Amino acid sequence: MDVTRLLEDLNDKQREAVAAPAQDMLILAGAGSGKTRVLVHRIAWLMEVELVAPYSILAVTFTNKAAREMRGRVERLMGQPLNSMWIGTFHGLAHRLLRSHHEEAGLPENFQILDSDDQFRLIKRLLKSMNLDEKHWPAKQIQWYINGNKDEGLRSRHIETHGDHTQQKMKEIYTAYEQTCQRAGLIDFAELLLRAHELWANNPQVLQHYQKRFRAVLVDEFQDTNNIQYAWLKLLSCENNNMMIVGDDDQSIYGWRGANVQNISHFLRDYPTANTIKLEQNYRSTSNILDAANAVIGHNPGRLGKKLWTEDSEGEKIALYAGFNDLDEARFIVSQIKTYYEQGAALSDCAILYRNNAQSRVLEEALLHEGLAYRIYGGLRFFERQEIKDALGYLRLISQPIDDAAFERVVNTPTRGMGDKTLSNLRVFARENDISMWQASSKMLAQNMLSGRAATALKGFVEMILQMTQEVKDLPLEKKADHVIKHSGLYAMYQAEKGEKAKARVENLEELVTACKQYEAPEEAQEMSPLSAFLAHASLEAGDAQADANQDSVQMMTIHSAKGLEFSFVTLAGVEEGMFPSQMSNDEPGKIEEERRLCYVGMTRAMQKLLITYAETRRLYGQDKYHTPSRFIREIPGDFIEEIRLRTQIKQPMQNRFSGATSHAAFEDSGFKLGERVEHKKFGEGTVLNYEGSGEHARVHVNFDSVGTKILMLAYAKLTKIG
Ligand SMILES: Nc1ncnc2c1ncn2[C@@H]1O[C@H](COP(=O)(O)OP(=O)(O)OP(=O)(O)O)[C@@H](O)[C@H]1O
Ligand SMILES: [Mg+2]
Repeated sequence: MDVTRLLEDLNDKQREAVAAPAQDMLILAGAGSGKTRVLVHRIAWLMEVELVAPYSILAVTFTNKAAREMRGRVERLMGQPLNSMWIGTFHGLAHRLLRSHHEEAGLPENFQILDSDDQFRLIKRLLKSMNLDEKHWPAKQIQWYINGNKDEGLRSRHIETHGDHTQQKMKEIYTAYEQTCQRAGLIDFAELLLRAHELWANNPQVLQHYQKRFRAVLVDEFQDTNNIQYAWLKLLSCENNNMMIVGDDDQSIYGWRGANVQNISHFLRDYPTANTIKLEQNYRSTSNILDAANAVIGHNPGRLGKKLWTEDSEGEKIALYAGFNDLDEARFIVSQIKTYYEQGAALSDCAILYRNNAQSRVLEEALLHEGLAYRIYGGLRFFERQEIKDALGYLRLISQPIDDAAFERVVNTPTRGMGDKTLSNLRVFARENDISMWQASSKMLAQNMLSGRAATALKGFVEMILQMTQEVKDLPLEKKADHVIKHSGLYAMYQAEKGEKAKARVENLEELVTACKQYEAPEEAQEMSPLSAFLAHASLEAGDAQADANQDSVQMMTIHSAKGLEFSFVTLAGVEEGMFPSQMSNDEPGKIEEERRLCYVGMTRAMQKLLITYAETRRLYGQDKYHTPSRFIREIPGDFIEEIRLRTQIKQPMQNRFSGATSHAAFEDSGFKLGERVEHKKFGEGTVLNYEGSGEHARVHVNFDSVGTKILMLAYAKLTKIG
């Protein structure tokens, strides 16, 4: 047996972890020390040396992207596909479990997942039906309250209100929410985890099956698990299996979503014989970058404490740039990326990281101006678009008529003359009788409880759904989608609408049919009907699918989503007080520390070059804001930093937004102004951002609502003004 390849390119400590005998282990180590690499090699080692079947391995990580990468790396090491190995996110794995054991979990077979937006809408409607004023009971806050409790494993019945009126009311809303979801066969993201925990906690025979099955349980990014996730893992462990927990307390950045870094200490308490292995050599960054990041994180109190060193050279100093404003900042960042690119780097070696998604727009414009391709992770996603959600709503209703969220979404889309009053009557009736809106419709119709017009409209809808259900029963998935889109009136509705946006919507609906056609259910979804599998896929993996994933492009994302990744050249943009650390972090204890860890995560993504920028003024949400440089910049010792000051040279043309500070004659001849709304035959409506060239070579940059920014030849683009 040749296992050397599994131990190659590992240092002594890493090898110790990879080749350890069966035992519980904690790998606690700083950024870039090879934790994820160790985890991947350990999986391969277990299969090859300990002869653990792929079927008996469970590996958990934080994002779908990371899970896919991990599977790919293990499969490459082993030289074969390993379908029966369970690798996924907590949510993905919980979903898989609940599908297999829906009965024990108290769920209907075709239960559907509510994404955060669906959840928010459902709460809003619920508040309305309970006659609660949103001014006093904001839906966002209720959503946080419900999810926060679920993350702690608390159902409404567990909550003590101690006679407090507000608490009592919140609890009531939570109870009503639970009932609504249960009635409609819906589960939100937090519920996935809670249910999966309850499934095991309340069904010993199911738990035992998985305890026996999984001999090895491995968890990456453990510092960001929340209490319910840890409790779930703990249920699984027994004499038959071992845990390998991998994490870095300094990279815990999801406290705001209930993650509990204390879980690392809890693990040591709960597994007293666990072997702790610390990795101290960083293989990712130059020593300037690493030392600077260490200096920043050194300002946090109460750390578990880790050393981190590198053999790498000092490298370049960290570049610091003070932008005159956000436009200047963006232009500087892009000029640096361009230079790096011209020196031979790939665009995908460059990442721009920011604290808020809202920062991306100005950066995008600057990239477009230079004609550099980019890709944003976590932008508006295909499955989250209005028309797609409409179509999915019909499919969900066919799959499971009691799905109230789907019912509400489509009952009056396209309009069928159903008034608010009728809907609100339906809601109340459903709630009072503890039935779904679908069932309420039949009952109210049967008992003639609705007035003439409303009754006709509702009857038409119910009959249509019943008929569609019959008609698509034996059709393949893509035909089902096509049928539903056409027969529901959605297609006709968007076709009849004027404007490019509507056209893009029609195209998206067609794209949905294509997506159904191309969809291959993963191995774990084989037991489900293709329709259920597809609907779950649309809710769980909405974020990751993007068409041009392979094009070389600058990588843009929030620092949160950069977790675990690395790039040669990283820019941290908008490093100002009030932005990063964020304004809100001043109010709550422990928040500044979490922001500092986020800064550490951001800095340690960089391998070769790190650029930190801030803007003296920034326009956000339509207002100019003045900011001072972030405290995190001051926490980097001066030796590691080189300040760049050349903004006087570029200040001038940047002064006016969309102003046309230089001569725009050729452009204005064309009749368009910067910032103007236009329409394009294929791409729909958008805003003119920039232009270049003149005469027949003139090109225009338009940010389209549906497809994002495109550069078009003005002569061929056939743009029309709107508005
Ligand atoms: N022994 C080694 N020799 C050479 N390169 C290594 C070694 N160990 C890890 N690396 C490389 O160092 C980089 C960082 O490794 P990895 O991503 O596994 O670190 P990590 O500890 O998981 O980081 P993070 O905390 O950011 O998730 C990767 O490019 C990896 O391939
Ligand atoms: Mg990692």
